[in-house]
Amino acid sequence: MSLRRHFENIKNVACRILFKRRCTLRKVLAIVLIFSVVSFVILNYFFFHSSKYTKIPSLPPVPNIRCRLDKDLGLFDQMARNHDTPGNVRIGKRVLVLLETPYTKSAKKIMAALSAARFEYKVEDTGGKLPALTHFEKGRFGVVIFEHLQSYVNMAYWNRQLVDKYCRDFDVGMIFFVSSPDEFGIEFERIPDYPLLLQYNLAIKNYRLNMISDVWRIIRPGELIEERFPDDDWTVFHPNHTAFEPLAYAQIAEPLHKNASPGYDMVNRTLITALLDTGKIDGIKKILFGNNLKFWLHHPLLLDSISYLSHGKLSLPLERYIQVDVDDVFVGAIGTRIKAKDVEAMIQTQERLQHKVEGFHFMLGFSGWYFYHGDDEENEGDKKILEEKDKFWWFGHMWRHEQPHKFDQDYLEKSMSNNLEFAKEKGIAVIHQYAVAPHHSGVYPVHEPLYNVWKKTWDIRVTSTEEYPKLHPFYIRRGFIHQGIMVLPRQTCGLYTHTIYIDEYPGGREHLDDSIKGGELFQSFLYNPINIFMTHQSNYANDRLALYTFESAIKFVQCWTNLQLKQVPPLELAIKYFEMYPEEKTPIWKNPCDYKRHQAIWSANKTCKRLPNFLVIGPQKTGTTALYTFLGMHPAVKSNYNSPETFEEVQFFNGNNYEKGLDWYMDHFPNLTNDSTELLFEKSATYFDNADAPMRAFALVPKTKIISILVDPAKRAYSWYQHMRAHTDPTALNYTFYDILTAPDSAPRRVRGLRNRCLEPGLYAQHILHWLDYFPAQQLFVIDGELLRANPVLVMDQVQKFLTVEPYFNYTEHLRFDPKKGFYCQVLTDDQNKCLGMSKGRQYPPMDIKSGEFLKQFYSKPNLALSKLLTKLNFHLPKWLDDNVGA
Ligand SMILES: Nc1ncnc2c1ncn2[C@@H]1O[C@H](COP(=O)(O)OS(=O)(=O)O)[C@@H](OP(=O)(O)O)[C@H]1O
Repeated sequence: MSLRRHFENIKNVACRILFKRRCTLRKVLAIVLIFSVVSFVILNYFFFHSSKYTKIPSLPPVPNIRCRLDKDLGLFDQMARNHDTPGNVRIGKRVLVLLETPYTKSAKKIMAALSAARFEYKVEDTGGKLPALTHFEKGRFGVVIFEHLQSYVNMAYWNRQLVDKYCRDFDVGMIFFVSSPDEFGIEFERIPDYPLLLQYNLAIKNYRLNMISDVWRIIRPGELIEERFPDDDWTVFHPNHTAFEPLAYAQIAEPLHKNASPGYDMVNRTLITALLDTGKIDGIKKILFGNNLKFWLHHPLLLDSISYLSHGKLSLPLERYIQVDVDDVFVGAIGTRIKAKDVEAMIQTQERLQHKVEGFHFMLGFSGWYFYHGDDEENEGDKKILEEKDKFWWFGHMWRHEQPHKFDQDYLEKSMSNNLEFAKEKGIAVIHQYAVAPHHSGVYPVHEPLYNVWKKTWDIRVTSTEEYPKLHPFYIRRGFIHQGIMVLPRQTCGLYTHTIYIDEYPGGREHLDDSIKGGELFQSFLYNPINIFMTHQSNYANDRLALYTFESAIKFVQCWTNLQLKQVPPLELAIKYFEMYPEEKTPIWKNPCDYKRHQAIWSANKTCKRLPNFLVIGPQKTGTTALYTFLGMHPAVKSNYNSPETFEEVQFFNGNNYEKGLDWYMDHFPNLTNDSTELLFEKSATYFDNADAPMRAFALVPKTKIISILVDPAKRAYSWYQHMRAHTDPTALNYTFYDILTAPDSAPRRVRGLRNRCLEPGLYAQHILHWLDYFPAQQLFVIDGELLRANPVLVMDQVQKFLTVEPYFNYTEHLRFDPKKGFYCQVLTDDQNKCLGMSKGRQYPPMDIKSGEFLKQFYSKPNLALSKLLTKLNFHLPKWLDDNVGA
């Protein structure tokens, strides 16, 4: 067969397959062309989309942090100062912040910095009324911060006198940020009656700190910032008194605009950019900053200034505990996994870091199922990491990297047991008490099976997440304890699974470097005494960005600060955390459906409808059970299920039940379909006067309506006393009502306890205001309890209107006065009623006259406050209140 015939044959076969008939040479050429284009596209796709083939591996970046102090080690080293002043300093651990408005960027930065340091602070407007500065001869504030020096200078005379006197009397210092005016025309300004000249709107370079100052505690001076600063808005200080000590200097740089002040003659002159007034001028120590907190070094400077000026009362510890989690070991697509040489690099870096961070170990979280799932080189990496396993600390992840919230307890148990078996087989010594969940799933919002299985399988005591209470910036993430498992806040260091090449870092390499050199990562070290950072195994492959990031960050922190970096095992770390922040132990439960990120990692099959649309909050003995019963009669209203301990009340927001968690609470409600228009509610009369209940209720159900019932507080107090007698409470049985009411603070604890339960809920205005601190007034409805008793039909109509519940339910047909009980009851048949039990509407003797008079006196002011509040809220004044206030 000739070559031509052969070609003809191939052509014919191809044509028959493609076109089901014979074809021409032109068609053949078209086929070849299409084939070539398709092959080119496919090859191209594989070439560019597989990192394995695309990248000619670049050299990993080197963590070169230039630090002059390294060279001259010891030469400039100062011991970190302890600012505690011996003797009796009578000041509180609170900061007073005086602002022009809380909405400016610089004001927000001050508040964020104080929150990050977890200092309690009070913000006031410089033009307004000052808060009480003292309390029982003790100063309430340890330091006063002014957002602008100018607003202090322009403060109303009396206010300024008051703050000055306070600072002098209690030896409290002031901090000022001195901003340059927006207009370029003003170059100099003299502070009236103060030997200081300010020079504005300068560009600076070569910034350095005074080597010797008593202010330095966290700051380690001696380093130089050679760069020119980006904004030409610096203020420099020209002091004219020996009371001043410079804290920082900089050289004047060439201005960006030719006609801007100060002109070229000033360039290269070294001037003062931060200043301490030692108090010799007017008896008040002051620290002035020539710019605001947008400059990173002003953050440690601020912390040191606060510590110095508050005599160490507001001082962060110098120890910083760090933990670097390497999640997803063995997990990951080919091309993103670590190889043997990456493992070696990890070990070398770890060894270097162990000289800088006491006890440092990378914490490796593994999913055993993925072991040996890479290419040959990556599988060698898996082997290598096992060979070197004892050099690292290990913790458990999920066997197949599953998101726990998608699975039930049995599945989770199997998965975790598999991972545990894998660890045993490979000889990995897992740190049993610590684990993390992939994608934070199931940690918060809580998936109860995850907590159960963690405890059961691995005896987990500690975990970490960045999702609580929301994905907040690093400085306001918090921890909590649930089911005995301590959940610590987790920080990200700016590296994610896909950030594996420095040249492809989002926002460019500078972005990562900025974070390391004073930006977010540095600030995280600075403000958080405990930092758990999250990284992934892919961050240690390819460019090994995580090694670069942490070594650079740690070098930078040690170049600029006296912070002592350490690592301890997770259990020890968690115990330390909650010793430091005991107030964080109890979690805040939020509705996962209010936040997309949380809904995505919440237990599967949960409905968002299983939470109350309204709450009856009490107080006790005002007719709450009657209201609960009447509401339950409505066809479109559903109450909570009874609790075995607290009967019709759930008592979630006020006590220990809160710690049982959201699932526990939701299980008390019927499971409504998503399109149901029925309203769910619960009544717990204990909520009304509880300090935590409003905040907790608002966190979980911010749109819920709130119903409260008020009766004469004197009657309420007596009803509670009788309630306790009926429950054979020995204190109520052994003491008269009058003895209880008038018991002094020195009385036995149980007597004081009963006194308080009788009297305190009746301070109605104070408690309602506490609810209004959280809930808007339109969500609140106040029922007159006497009217509920006398005319429940009228009250139930008002309630239906407030709740906008449909259909309208005609209570006239369903409630009837029962002469035997002396109250309205539910109509069962023509001659049968269903009344509340013996414990509601009890028979007891009338209140004695002495007690009545005592209570009249005791409640006279609170009742007046209530009548003002109800008037302001547009509620009808109950007759008993009118009578009380008028009398
Ligand atoms: N319809 C009806 N039936 C029975 N009782 C009624 C009714 N309406 C209002 N009241 C008044 O409710 C008082 C009990 O209040 P609470 O249910 O809030 O008490 S508790 O806190 O739940 O124990 C109860 O207080 P005492 O009379 O001291 O027992 C009653 O005065």
